[in-house]
Amino acid sequence: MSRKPWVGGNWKCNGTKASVDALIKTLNESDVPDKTKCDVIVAPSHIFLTHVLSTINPRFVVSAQDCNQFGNGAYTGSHSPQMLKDCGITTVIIGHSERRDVFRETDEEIGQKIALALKEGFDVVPCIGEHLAERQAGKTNDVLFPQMKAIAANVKPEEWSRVVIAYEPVWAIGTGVVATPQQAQDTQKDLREWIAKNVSEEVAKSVRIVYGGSVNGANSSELSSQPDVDGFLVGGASLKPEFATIVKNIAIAKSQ
Ligand SMILES: O=C(CO)COP(=O)(O)O
Repeated sequence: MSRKPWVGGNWKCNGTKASVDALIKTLNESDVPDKTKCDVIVAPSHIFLTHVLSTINPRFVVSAQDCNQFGNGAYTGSHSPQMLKDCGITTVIIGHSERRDVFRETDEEIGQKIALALKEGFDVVPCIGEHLAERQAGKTNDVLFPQMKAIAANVKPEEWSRVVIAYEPVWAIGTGVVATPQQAQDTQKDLREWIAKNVSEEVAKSVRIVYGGSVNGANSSELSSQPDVDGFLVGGASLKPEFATIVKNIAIAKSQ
């Protein structure tokens, strides 16, 4: 089964009104392949979401970086899936390692967010990843599989088509130390096998698993050639014109 490539630009907590406008202009003028060849999402900070949505070419999907697990109500400072939906947002990244490590989000909370966002009709991008010491100790799958279990427990069979799994080793995020193509491939193959055993063969074949962590225009080409790498979740390079190169590289690799 061929899986349509998927590339996300996670802008994290970056940008000014002026820099966001400049980035939108760059993306609108870029020659990224069309929607039939690659899904491309951009995830600005919540405060810029509606502005980006109203000014970016609809070829790009606009995503939130997080949502709450409660819905509307007395939850100061948070954003419910319902209000994101009302603002026209259709996709949400959940459980990024920065949410896990800096904001101390647990697997349980991440699972609750996934369940609510899916219930509200969102496409969701749950993130998983191991720390350096865990990889060095040979414990990568011991970390990733429980993270996957907490995600899978909150996805109904018919909802899997709205899930993209982002594998982002924490040691590769923002460090310039990208996983080797073999490391990304081996880990994502293991994840797909876990899904085959614990969800279904069908979901394992169809679900997109993307890699994140120091992806750039130069290294995205070889990573794209790995069979279990269906795309990327990009941080730093998504704020630069080379984001379009990354999209082009995966679209070309997967069209062959
Ligand atoms: O965390 C990431 C995307 O969500 C990756 O960030 P970098 O591409 O800056 O390493």
